[in-house]
Amino acid sequence: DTQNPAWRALTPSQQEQTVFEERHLRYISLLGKGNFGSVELCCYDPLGDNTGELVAVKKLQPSKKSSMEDFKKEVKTLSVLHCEYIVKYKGVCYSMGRLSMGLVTEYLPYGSLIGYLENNRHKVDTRRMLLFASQICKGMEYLQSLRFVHRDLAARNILVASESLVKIADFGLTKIIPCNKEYYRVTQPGESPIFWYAPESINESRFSHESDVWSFGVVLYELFSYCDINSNPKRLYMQQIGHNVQTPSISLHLANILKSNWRLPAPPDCPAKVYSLMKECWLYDFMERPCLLIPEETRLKSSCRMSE
Ligand SMILES: N#CCCn1cc(-c2nc(Nc3ccc(C4CCNCC4)cc3)nc3c2CCN3)cn1
Repeated sequence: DTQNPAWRALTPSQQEQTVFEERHLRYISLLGKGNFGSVELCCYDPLGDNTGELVAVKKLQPSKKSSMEDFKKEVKTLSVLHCEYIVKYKGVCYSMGRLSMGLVTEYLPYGSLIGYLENNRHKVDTRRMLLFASQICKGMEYLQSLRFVHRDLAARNILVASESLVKIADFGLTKIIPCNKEYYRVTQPGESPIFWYAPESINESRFSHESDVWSFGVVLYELFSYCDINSNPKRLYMQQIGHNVQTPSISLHLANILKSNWRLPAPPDCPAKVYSLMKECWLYDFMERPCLLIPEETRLKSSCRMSE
């Protein structure tokens, strides 16, 4: 796979997928549904004696235009990531012959950050939010060291493993930055989460570590607003743009208000230092935004040199 140096770094045996037999995967409940397909809670019980393990199985919606190719890239991406702040890959499962494929990962019992913050506001103080924010940063730092751009960093894609651990999930839009460039240009924007996008991503479909930093700023905002529906980024941007604006020109209006330096407001009771960090992440010029890694630290720099 020329695109993915991290994948090429694996030996052939490491590149093999762990296959979960469909017949031993017992459906328990639906965990989430999105434009990608669905995520189910299953028990993988090959011995048939209920000693199996709980797993999350993400299934592509067969009808969905997001092709099997994209799904296979997502599986490959997740299978080379080993970080405690990124949801753990377990393997794949096939059904309908080999027609449809599922991505098997660890099950995180507390669900997405959105639901968790809504239902546990009393348990999450500033200190806990900063712990979660630092864990997301460490996950993003690891991703960046492998030259990955997540492109869909948002509270809905952060999962809660325990009351003191969150993990980055959903690598459906993740791309690897080519060795000789510092950004990824997307051709087919598809259904884009534009309210989490940096201006250069909206205007030029340019995605980079700096545009992930912008999205991290929006995640900080969601965290410190307890993912409250009244502070939802899409809702506040649409209030500013005007609710009557129709789809094709929303991104144009959004780009304009960002150009005129309008930004999401400080969440209620948000510490001043945290809001100023959000504003730094939302600097219009991507070169001025805070960075997670200094370029030398990218682990794959050397492998890039090798392949040039
Ligand atoms: N990311 C992303 C978007 C797609 N998505 C991913 C998951 C997912 N959920 C869980 N766990 C999970 C989910 C919900 C609950 C409850 C919450 C209260 N209400 C009832 C349900 C509990 C635990 N574990 C996972 C995953 C993927 C890997 N492991 C769900 N949606």
